[in-house]
Amino acid sequence: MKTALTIAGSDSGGGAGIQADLKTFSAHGVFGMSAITAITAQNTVEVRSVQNIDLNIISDQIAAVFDDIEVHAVKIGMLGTPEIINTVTDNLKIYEPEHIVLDPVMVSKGGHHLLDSNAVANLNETLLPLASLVTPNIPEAEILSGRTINSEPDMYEACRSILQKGPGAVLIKGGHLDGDPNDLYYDGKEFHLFKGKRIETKNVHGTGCTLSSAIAANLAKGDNMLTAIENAKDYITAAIAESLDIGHGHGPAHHFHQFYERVT
Ligand SMILES: Nc1ncnc2c1ncn2[C@@H]1O[C@H](COP(=O)(O)OP(=O)(O)O)[C@@H](O)[C@H]1O
Ligand SMILES: Cc1ncc(COP(=O)(O)O)c(N)n1
Repeated sequence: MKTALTIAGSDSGGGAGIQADLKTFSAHGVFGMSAITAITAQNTVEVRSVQNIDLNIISDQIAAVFDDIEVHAVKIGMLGTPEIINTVTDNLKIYEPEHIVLDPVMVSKGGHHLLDSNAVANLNETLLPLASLVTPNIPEAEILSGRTINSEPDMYEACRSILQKGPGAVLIKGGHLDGDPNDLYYDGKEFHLFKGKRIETKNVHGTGCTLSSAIAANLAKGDNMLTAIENAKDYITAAIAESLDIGHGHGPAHHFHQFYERVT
């Protein structure tokens, strides 16, 4: 069986973070593992409080997994501080996993800052160069690239600028722009626009976590990068189309266990 490790924060409400990642791995027939970087007291409405995890425990979780189990892909989500970013970077340099999908989580849907503002430099300088793929949404891409993105053409220049920081490829997600949510991919050679159709719903909690985990799961299963993204885009579109009216705020995506054939 193929395996994937998520290095991310816990969302008590179950819609985003580690919980979304493990549900996504499971729905893809991939064995999910976790290294928890922070515990958030969160629901569909708000983030109430955050406890970052001790650096030694973060390091130990990653080492415990890699020292024992073959890891076919890694997904990275919430890393709250520069010190956590550096700890995760140091470990990834030791274990050198083949596929690293980095979702540079910065702000929750409700507007709570999940990344210290002084941590962006660390993200850019240490972790981005290790990523096979980085998947910012529009506000995150603006911060990483230092450019304003108001339209699809702006996404092309932001892709170029983020790629210069050293990741293998970048996928800027278009969900935060008006119109259909098209995601733009660039790997230094080619651009590829993954087209979407906007689904009218407020239930989009955890969609970025889900997309990046689905890409990691598909890479673990042997898809090449473009196929992994294409299949993940189909997965997130279905998960949003059938998203759940759970809670009073932004409800979660729906993870279909029947989506893929059983994998043994
Ligand atoms: N209303 C929507 N209908 C269909 N797809 C969407 C919708 N909102 C977001 N998406 C897609 O979901 C994924 C996550 O997008 P986005 O909301 O931009 O990121 P994040 O969750 O990180 O803020 C992307 O593939 C995006 O195109
Ligand atoms: C622990 C944690 N990690 C990530 C997100 C971002 O969620 P989204 O995918 O909705 O941008 C979140 N709200 N909480």
